[in-house]
Amino acid sequence: MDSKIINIGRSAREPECLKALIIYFSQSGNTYKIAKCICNSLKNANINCELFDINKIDKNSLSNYDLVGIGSPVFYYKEPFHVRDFLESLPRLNGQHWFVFCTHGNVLGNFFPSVVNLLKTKGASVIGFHHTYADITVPYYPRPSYTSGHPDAHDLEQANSFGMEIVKLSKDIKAIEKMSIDDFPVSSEEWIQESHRLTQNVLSHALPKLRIDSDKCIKCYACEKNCPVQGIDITIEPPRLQNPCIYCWNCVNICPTLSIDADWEPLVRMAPAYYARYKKELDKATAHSEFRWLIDPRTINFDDPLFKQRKRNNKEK
Ligand SMILES: Cc1cc2nc3c(=O)[nH]c(=O)nc-3n(C[C@H](O)[C@H](O)[C@H](O)COP(=O)(O)O)c2cc1C
Repeated sequence: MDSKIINIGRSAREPECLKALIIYFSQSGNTYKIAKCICNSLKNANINCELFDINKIDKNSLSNYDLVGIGSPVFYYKEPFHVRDFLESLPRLNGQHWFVFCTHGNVLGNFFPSVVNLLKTKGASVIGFHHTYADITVPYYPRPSYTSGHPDAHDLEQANSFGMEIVKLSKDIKAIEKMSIDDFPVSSEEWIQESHRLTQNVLSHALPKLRIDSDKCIKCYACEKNCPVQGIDITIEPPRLQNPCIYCWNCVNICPTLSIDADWEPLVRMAPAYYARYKKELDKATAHSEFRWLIDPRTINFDDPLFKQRKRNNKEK
């Protein structure tokens, strides 16, 4: 975990008058936990804070807020593709104060430079950032993963402290015309390169294609309703899948009958090599007191990726 707050001048507006908004994207719930925690610490300081899912926010209402936070998981070493689209589609932000937070597994990558630059391009003043290690739910990776157990009570406490720092700051920010941060944490160059390499187009060719087993599908529409980019339609024949797709695998993870699947084996075989690189990143973060191991990394079982565990659990039901 690491966070940064800009220290600035004098108060021009009392905190009780401030209106704050936190926009989040969260698939497996980690980012939502952190978003709620930050929102609560703002509320505890009498700031009127609202929490909105990124897909439900009316962008035209943004000007009603003094302070806006945006939180997201890290996907493919950067912000998810639809979060980027959202940021690119924002209206001019005219110096509005924003803060940025994320949850992630092993590698933060290019998340902060990318999101902060997008916000700056829109004219926002980015006043703080925060990141939290969190569990990973990817079908072809093992679970427990290296970061299983996070976010724990300590991580939530740190998110709460970040919220309180933002509150302190919000007493002052109205007096400041222009400010911005540029010393957010950045991963080593190899991961920045990887984040640039893994475009939506590259992933569409490199990752396995999803297929749906219509005999197993019970038409609960969970996949459709929870697809962050409305890329699924199972009412038509053949069903529309991955059009568009951000490769988040949410549909695979939430299907109650495991009707959506793919050939994960090539990625399962690559996992140990990737995990060896991830371990180096986590060891570095541990040395800087940014990460705490909650599991013994030697217990990771690459022969038991999440998709196999789900199949087993489903049979046992
Ligand atoms: C498709 C996918 C890609 C991911 N890519 C990364 C990554 O590049 N770096 C990382 O540290 N974690 C990565 N993760 C882990 C997530 O960032 C982490 O689990 C996050 O806490 C999920 O947030 P949520 O529970 O709010 O959805 C990835 C997870 C998924 C599902």
